[in-house]
Amino acid sequence: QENAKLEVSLAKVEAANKIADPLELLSPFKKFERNGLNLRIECMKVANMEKDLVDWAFQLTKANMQKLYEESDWGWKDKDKYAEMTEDRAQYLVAFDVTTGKPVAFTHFRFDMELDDEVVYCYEIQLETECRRKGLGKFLMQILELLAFKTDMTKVMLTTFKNNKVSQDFFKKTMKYEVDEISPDDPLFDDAYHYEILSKPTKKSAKPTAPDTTTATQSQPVTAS
Ligand SMILES: CC(=O)SCCNC(=O)CCNC(=O)[C@H](O)C(C)(C)COP(=O)(O)OP(=O)(O)OC[C@H]1O[C@@H](n2cnc3c(N)ncnc32)[C@H](O)[C@@H]1OP(=O)(O)O
Repeated sequence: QENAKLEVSLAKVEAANKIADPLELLSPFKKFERNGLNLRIECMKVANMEKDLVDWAFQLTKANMQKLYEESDWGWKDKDKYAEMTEDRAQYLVAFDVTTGKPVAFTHFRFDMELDDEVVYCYEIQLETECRRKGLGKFLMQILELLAFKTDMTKVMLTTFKNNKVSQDFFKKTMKYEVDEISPDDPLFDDAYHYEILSKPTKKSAKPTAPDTTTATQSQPVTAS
């Protein structure tokens, strides 16, 4: 029985990875026009990304995250992070400024197995400073949640540092993510682990709000599910 369930889960991940452009499932989410931003959102597998674009994503991640990595026991290594960001299964949602054509934000995600569960794993969400606090991070995470729903994944997962206050507030308070059951924990030492694994289950019972161009472009964030 367990094997049969695993086969089903693996088949779902494989099917999701075969979708050429997952954002085609959510066409109205290809633009973000709010709070002074006029952006086009594209979904790309890393193999189809120009090297300049991958390098931009890496440099933005480095600028935003290196200090936090160095404060943890993971440390920061350019080579390791670049390798992670360019692994075969890596897919990206990238937001481009419509006027300048420049990328301003991205999320690196994958359809993958996490233990026995089929999940959307959000490896990174990174915004240029000038695009923050305008609802864009929330919008990109809502796209991931809708993709998880559309492809029948069980949840969206991510790893974040406990001392990244911005991401703690963003994911836990705003996006309502909770500490996942597989997050490492030591009851004797609060700070034994410098990171935690958060997740949000896909609501199978509730259909996500029908995306339409009106809700996707107004100043109110779109409800994901
Ligand atoms: C899995 C990972 O990638 S973990 C690492 C996450 N990434 C980073 O830390 C990189 C640097 N930070 C960023 O790129 C961005 O700040 C993000 C992705 C964390 C948030 O994206 P934003 O577009 O700025 O968030 P958004 O505008 O959607 O904010 C929604 C709400 O989240 C909360 N929030 C967002 N940023 C902050 C902040 N700096 N401080 C406190 N609360 C915040 C607020 O409640 C906010 O609503 P409000 O602006 O109406 O008060």
